[in-house]
Amino acid sequence: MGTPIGVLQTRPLSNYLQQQLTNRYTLFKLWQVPPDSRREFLDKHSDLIKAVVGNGVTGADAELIDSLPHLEIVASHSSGLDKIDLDKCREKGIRVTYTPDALTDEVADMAILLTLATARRICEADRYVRNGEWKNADFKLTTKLSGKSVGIIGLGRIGSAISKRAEAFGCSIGYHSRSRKTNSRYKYYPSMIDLAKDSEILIVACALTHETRHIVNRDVINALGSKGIIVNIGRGSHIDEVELISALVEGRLGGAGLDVLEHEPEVPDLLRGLDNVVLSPHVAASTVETRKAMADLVVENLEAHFTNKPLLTPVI
Ligand SMILES: O=CC(=O)O
Repeated sequence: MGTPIGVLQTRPLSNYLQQQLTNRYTLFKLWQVPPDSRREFLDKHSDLIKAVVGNGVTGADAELIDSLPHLEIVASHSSGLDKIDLDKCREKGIRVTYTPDALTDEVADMAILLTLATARRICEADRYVRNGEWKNADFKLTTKLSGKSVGIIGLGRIGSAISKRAEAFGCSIGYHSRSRKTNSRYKYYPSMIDLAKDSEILIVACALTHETRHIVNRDVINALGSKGIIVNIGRGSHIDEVELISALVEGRLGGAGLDVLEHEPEVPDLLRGLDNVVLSPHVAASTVETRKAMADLVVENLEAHFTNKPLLTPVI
């Protein structure tokens, strides 16, 4: 038997994935190591560790990559790659894989769910019933999704899946992305402000990069207007959260449905207190079915790499 292959998992993911990795490799669980002992731990095991498995919250930064001289592959349990230092991986010839298609449907479903929940104030309505307020008065009127104009930021896999669902609600679709999609019949907006002006609902579905950080800023929020709704199933840093909260508090924005926050899991107190906001804890892809499919893809990519076969979903 050759030298065992060490896989470093950076955070808890599904039990299923952990089991699959344990069955095949020597698994090191970084999250179980206290932060002040990590350097020592990595030094001790770095000869074995050839792979890192993380996700969209804890990936592989330059420091981690540099501390693993035998690292060959980062197999991310995520579609977002913003927590992996891709330049560093390129520079060092480290392969990178991700799990794009496995979660597209769930995340698109969640975008629609948050849009409906925010428009129809369903969480507030639920609290209203539970608090016994129904007996005193009817719940206030809300606003419909059907037929509204939806602006999608990023028309990749997830953005396109959202657009199909929104079309089924009779919505008109516009989008903003780095460039026009030649195969799309939706209206392309090179300017975010113009997209926001023409939309009643704005959904963030692009990757987080230097260019897309705070792509939803004060001007965009103001262009969307006081009846507008913003939904974010991307990354918290796509939106300038301070500006978002002040717009919600001041009534310059109608509502927000947020699966991700800029400093998650920190939740600003002001946001917590707003009824026109629906919050979920970064769970757009968190279903049993999708997590299994994502885990399988992570394992298949590792297996392919360590048996010299083509990677299934390579980034690098
Ligand atoms: O946030 C989730 C992902 O990037 O897959």
